[in-house]
Amino acid sequence: MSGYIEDYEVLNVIGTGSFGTCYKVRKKSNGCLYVWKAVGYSGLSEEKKQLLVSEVNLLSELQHPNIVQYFDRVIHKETATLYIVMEWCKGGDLSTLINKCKKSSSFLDEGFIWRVLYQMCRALQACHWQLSVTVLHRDIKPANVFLDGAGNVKLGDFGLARILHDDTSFAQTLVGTPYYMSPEVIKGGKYNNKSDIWSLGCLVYELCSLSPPFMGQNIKQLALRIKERKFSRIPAHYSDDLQKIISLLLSTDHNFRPTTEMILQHPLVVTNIAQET
Ligand SMILES: CN(C)CCCNS(=O)(=O)c1cccc(Nc2nc(OCC3CCCCC3)c3[nH]cnc3n2)c1
Repeated sequence: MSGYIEDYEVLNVIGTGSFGTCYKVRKKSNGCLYVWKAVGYSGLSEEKKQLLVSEVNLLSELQHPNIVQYFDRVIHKETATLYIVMEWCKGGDLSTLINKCKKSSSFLDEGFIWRVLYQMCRALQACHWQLSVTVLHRDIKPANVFLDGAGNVKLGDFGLARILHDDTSFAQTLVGTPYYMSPEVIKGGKYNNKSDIWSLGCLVYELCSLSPPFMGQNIKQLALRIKERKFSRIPAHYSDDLQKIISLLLSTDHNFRPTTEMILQHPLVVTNIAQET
C-alpha cells in the first residue's frame, strides 16, 4: 500500500535515527498520530533501491504486538525521499527512560525489566522464525525499543540501516559505539540470530545497571572487555534469577546462548513472568 504526502500533516521533527530524519505526523483521514521516517534514496544504486523496497515490504509482513507497526510508505519522487509511516509509541524509548533514572538516581522496577525481556523475546521470535525469511534486527539498543500507551514493549528500527550504510562489518558499527557488539562479530564472524540474543542480554543488563555491561575508552579496549566477558553483578537489590538469565544471554560461545524459544520456556523466566502477569 502506498500513501500520498498530502495524506499526512507534519507536526514536528523528533530527531535523526539510524537511517534518516524522524517526524511526528498526523493522518488527516483518521486524526491518528504516526512517526514518519524519511529516507533519501537519490544516492542509492538501483540494486540498493531494490533492496530497500524489499526490506520495506518485509517490514509490512512484520505484524506483532511487540514490534513497532509499519503502516504505509510514501514515495516522494520530487525529493527522492521514501517516507516510512510507523506506529507512534506514546511512551517513548528505553534510552530516554534510562537517562531519566540516572538523573533522578532511581532504578527501574524488576517486574518491568522481566516484562521487557519477555516481550523482546516475543518480538525476536517473530523476526527469527515466523517470517518467510529470517530477519535479524542487528541494532538492538535502548533507543530502538519503545513503549506504547498501554505499557507494551515494542522493538523498532529494523535492519534498514544495513541497506543504507555501505558496510555492515565491525567497521560500519563505528557510527555509534558498538557496546552491544557480540564476541563472534568482533572476531569477524557472521552476525546470526544468537548475536541478537547477546544484544538483548546487554539491553537487560543496562536496564538494571543503567550502563552497558562492557565499556571502554576506545573500540580496541571495548572489544577486549567483550572478549574477556567480565562484568559486574547487576545492583544488589535485583534478584539472582535476573542475574542468572542475563549471564546466560551473555554466553561467550553463541552455541551456548539460548534461542528465543528456550528463553521463553526457561524456568527462571516462567516463574518470574508468572509473578508479573
Ligand atoms: C533518545 N532520544 C534520541 C529519543 C528521545 C525520544 N523523544 S521523542 O522522539 O520526542 C518521543 C517522545 C515520546 C514518544 C515517541 N515515540 C516514538 N518515537 C520514535 O522514534 C524516536 C526517534 C528515533 C530516532 C531518533 C530520534 C527519536 C518512534 N519510532 C517508531 N515509533 C516511534 N514512536 C518519541
